[in-house]
Amino acid sequence: MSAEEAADEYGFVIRQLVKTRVISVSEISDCPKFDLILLGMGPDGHVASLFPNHSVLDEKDEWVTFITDSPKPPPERITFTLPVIKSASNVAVVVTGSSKAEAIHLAIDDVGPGCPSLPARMIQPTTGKLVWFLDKLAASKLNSSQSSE
Ligand SMILES: O=C(O)[C@H](O)[C@@H](O)[C@H](O)[C@H](O)COP(=O)(O)O
Repeated sequence: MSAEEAADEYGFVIRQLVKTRVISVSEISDCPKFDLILLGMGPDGHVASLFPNHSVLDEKDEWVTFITDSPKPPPERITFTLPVIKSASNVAVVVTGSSKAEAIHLAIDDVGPGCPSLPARMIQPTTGKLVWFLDKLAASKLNSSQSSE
């Protein structure tokens, strides 16, 4: 099965679950409104299979989409799109290790207009809640002590 077929199939399943009201719908975005989306983050700041500077970040119509040119193997992947992640009631991101510290700084700190396109920075839920779970190394480049242990 190709990545495109897999994304179509998964998108169909999600639509069925929305139709049968197993998953509710966001009144704002018309996207499925998951209770919780749990994410990791790569050292490049990617979340799900939403990679920095990739056109997949602009996908506004589909709930599930695919890429065939991931910079990190495997090249073919399916992913929830940004509007779906932003529509969740809760988004939790679990990040550990020093290799992620710079991306965490760029994703969370007030870094000015320099890095707004980092995927990990773009997942702020529209009405829901975003919680970062970081270990000390991942949090080591944060500007201020806005974290709780
Ligand atoms: O896209 C991938 O290929 C990765 O599997 C990736 O998305 C992973 O979730 C993060 O890199 C965080 O992974 P860790 O939390 O295990 O470091």
